[in-house]
Amino acid sequence: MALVKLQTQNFRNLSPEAVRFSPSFNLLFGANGSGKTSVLEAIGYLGLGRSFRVNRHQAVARHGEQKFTVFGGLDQGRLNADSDQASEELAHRVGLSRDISQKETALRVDGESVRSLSAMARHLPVSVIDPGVFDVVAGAPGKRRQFIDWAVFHVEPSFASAWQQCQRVTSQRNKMLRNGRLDDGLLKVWDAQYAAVSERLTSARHETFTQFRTAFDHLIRELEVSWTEGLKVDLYAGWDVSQSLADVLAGHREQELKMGHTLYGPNRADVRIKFQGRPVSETFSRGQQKTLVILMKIAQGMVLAEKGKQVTFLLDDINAELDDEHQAMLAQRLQALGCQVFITSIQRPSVDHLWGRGMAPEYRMFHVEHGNLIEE
Ligand SMILES: Nc1ncnc2c1ncn2[C@@H]1O[C@H](COP(=O)(O)OP(=O)(O)OP(=O)(O)O)[C@@H](O)[C@H]1O
Repeated sequence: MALVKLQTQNFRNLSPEAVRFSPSFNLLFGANGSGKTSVLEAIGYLGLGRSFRVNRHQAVARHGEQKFTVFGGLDQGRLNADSDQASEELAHRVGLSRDISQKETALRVDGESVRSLSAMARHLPVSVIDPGVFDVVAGAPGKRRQFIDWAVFHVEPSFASAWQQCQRVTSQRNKMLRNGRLDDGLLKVWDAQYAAVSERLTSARHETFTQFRTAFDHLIRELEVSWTEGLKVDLYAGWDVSQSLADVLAGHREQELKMGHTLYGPNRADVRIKFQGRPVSETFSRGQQKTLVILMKIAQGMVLAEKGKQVTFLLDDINAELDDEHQAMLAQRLQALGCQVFITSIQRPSVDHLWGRGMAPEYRMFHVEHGNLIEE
């Protein structure tokens, strides 16, 4: 799917006018504070159900307003369409609105209310590349779990419910461990449930991760980026998988009771990214770290593409940290992937410079001014 139409109401400084986008590349440029990131943020809402830059919904509602709305029109996208041109016919309509005084976000797909975010989010896999990407290499393990789980969610339909079940069982188990005095029989019952759902979740993660790593290795071999030689990316399941999780839990009962929470399992998983045995955050430059994460995200895009799913990349401020050569390399890889891409920059970007003279893919260019998108 590709997002070919966007309309917002009371979303930051954005104008309520509907905008048509290309299912291929969309280049947005404009001065600081013009609203470029807000456009990406609104699109991100449709794929993630939240802002990728702030934790509170209040921040995005226009100052003085109680409620904001984001509406998106999706078409089949480039992977499944014969033509690059957006047709007037939309394949799906997705919408989200939030009254900031309420706890619930209202979600709609094709005119019907839906309760679960995954029912909406699975239509639009969005991958954000903004200053937060450094978290994937330098942040806490949770950031890397989010990274891999995003792909698993889009590849394996049963993952979302297994993940939710695992969170519920873990929290029950943590309550019991915190309690100290416990009924050993009852803990064994919870452990059996926890081990079963954890193994299920971990095997889905492992399967997607294996596909991801194959795509990633292929990508870096093809690009011949010298500084990636010696790079190793591995998935740590959250326990030593040479043993079953049930055995690991039984063997560490005392330790878990002492700590008062679960120490082994999928909530401890991590994607370990090492360069010659050391964390890349200690070795790679900022530009190399950012390029690395973008390549990892492109590799995820390749995995989804194999399942017939097209990713919408939101690349905020392409100039930050990336030199001309890396910008061009990434723009060309994104083109080869056949995905939809939104790129923002302060200056009007040069398409010749990104793709080479006469080599630019189909694109639309917008000048963003005071929350309005003016197509050039
Ligand atoms: N809740 C809000 N209501 C109204 N306006 C807002 C709200 N939140 C932010 N703004 C304003 O909306 C504008 C949008 O900012 P945005 O971050 O999208 O700009 P940008 O074009 O990405 O800028 P930069 O190049 O500096 O990153 C800013 O001028 C900001 O002050």
